[in-house]
Amino acid sequence: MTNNKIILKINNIKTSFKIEGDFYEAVDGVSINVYENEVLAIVGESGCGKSALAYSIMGLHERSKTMVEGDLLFKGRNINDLTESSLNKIRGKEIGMIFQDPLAALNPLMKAGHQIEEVLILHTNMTKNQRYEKVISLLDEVGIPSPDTVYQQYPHELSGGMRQRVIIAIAIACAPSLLIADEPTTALDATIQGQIIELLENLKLSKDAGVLLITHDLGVVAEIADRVAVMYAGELVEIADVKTLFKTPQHPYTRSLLNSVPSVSDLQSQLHVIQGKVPPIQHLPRKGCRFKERIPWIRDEAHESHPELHEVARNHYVRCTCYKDFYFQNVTPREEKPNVYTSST
Ligand SMILES: Nc1ncnc2c1ncn2[C@@H]1O[C@H](COP(=O)(O)OP(=O)(O)OP(=O)(O)O)[C@@H](O)[C@H]1O
Repeated sequence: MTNNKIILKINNIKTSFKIEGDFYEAVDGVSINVYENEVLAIVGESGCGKSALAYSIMGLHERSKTMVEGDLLFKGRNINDLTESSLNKIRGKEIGMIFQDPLAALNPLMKAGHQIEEVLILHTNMTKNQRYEKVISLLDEVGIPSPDTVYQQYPHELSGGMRQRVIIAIAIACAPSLLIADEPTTALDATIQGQIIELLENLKLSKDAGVLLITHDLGVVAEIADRVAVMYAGELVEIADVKTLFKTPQHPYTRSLLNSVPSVSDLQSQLHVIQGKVPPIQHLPRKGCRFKERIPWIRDEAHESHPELHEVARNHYVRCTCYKDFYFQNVTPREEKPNVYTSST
């Protein structure tokens, strides 16, 4: 992946929300690249900062109550210091967005076809006829069986899956280089989820775009992600390619997440539950390991020093000082000096 072109370089992003007069970081120094032709998944429990990060990239936080520090280098240009109007020229054109709730993301008073056409009006010089043809071909591309009919329908006349396809058509209308999908299947029922995942997978292959997929669904990750970044309490705690992460997770949090996924072959055994929950941002431990409260066996030093992300195997980064002590007794620990993670990775 590192030979591919970087589409988005997320560099030390800190997103803080104002609560009762003070700012608290929900995203705390996240650095990672999204490459072209890859799906990078960001996973983690509810409240760990995934959406706060996605919204920071898209510039969608309410500016008066949110501070986003750090660089967001989109094709080399920092989009974190752009004005709203400059961002509007990029959003929808070069960066496509897919949200969790397609009904909330669509205008209830506008026909589906017109909502897709709006993006073309905003970002292209197409004629009316060209736009119509393009909308029909987009509806076709996202697997809508009768595009002419759906063009004329309002969101409430469409099923959840159809609405999400319309959202995807809007997101890909201008062939963006970056697609950000924030929980794109969460609001859909299981069969439709599968179809939407398949659609996202095929889009990636045909467009050479980088995809940033925010999800807590590890099944979706296993299916379509190339790399996975695990987030906990505002920080990235593990990054690896998808096979490595599922086969040899190192951070205790990643292991817990993976253990809490039900397996069909193991229906009799009790599901693993991660004890406790992600603390609210006002109460996040800012000293030592942030996961320490939720693991009984942690070393004393983890309470003091803040663990850095370091490379435990090629392109596999972990933010933990004591991951070697537990679980994987049969894995040979690496004794080389660890490489500290930088966003150029
Ligand atoms: N606008 C806001 N004002 C104050 N706190 C916020 C705001 N948005 C999010 N937070 C807090 O920031 C933290 C991270 O929230 P975020 O929505 O990014 O989590 P998430 O990982 O995306 O969770 P989920 O999967 O439930 O969407 C949470 O503690 C949340 O309560």
